[in-house]
Amino acid sequence: MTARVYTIASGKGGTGKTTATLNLGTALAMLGKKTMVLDADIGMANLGLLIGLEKSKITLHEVLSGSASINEAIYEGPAGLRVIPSGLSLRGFQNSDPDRLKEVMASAIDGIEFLLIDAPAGISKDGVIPLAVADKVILVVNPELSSMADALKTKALTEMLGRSVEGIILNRAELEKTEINSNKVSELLGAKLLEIIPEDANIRRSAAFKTPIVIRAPKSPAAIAFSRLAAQMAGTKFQENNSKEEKESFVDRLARSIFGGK
Ligand SMILES: Nc1ncnc2c1ncn2[C@@H]1O[C@H](COP(=O)(O)OP(=O)(O)OP(=O)(O)O)[C@@H](O)[C@H]1O
Repeated sequence: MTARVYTIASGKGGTGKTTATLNLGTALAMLGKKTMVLDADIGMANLGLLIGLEKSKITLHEVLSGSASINEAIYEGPAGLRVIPSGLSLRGFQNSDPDRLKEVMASAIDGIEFLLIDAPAGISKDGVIPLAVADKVILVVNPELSSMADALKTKALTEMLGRSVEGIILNRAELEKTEINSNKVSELLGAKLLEIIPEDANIRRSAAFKTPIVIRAPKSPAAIAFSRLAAQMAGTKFQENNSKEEKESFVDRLARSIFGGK
């Protein structure tokens, strides 16, 4: 079985790459897919923190610098998701080349169906490696001109590396100062709009509780959007009707408790 490798990139920082990587990874794991997430966001190391791995001593850094084996850097995350956290200083990664990361990945992904890589922001040598090892790149953008412009650069770099962009996740679609209409995103970036994730306070709350939103608030709009995209990636049918039915029956129950009757 060969893993499908998706690199989650952006261009501009803070667009929601880590949030998307963790939630898509968790949602795929919840669908029964053997999934691993790898944090290649050098220096930030946020992915591990989002699931409470702050004390993890062995990270991708130690693996790439040769002081630990890959198996020592794999941690169990939510829903059986496998997580390789990044270190705070990844000199080993910066001195590495795509083939070295590929080698490390190859030994880690035996039996894995999906590998999602959280890429660093910006166009730098650190950012090139995660793009170069991907089968497909997913761009996470916000509805702002600066985010679109930086994503365009990342898309160009991806294509220069001979890789291709699978599509776009438009995150925080209702930011107050929305500069870009969501209908325009696909046209502007020349790639398919995969999913629109709304601004959702549950995302920050989930981060505080160190539990991905797809587990902590599965019926929230952002969690539904992540789960729908994961189902699409996994080639399974998204059970949207179920969540609607549950929502409706809750409303019915509430109405009954207030007004009585049926
Ligand atoms: N849809 C959303 N609604 C509300 N808050 C969000 C949403 N998406 C992300 N956030 C918040 O925005 C912040 C940045 O998100 P995240 O860390 O996922 O971005 P990033 O692209 O990985 O950042 P960096 O470039 O620093 O690695 C976090 O505090 C996160 O909780």
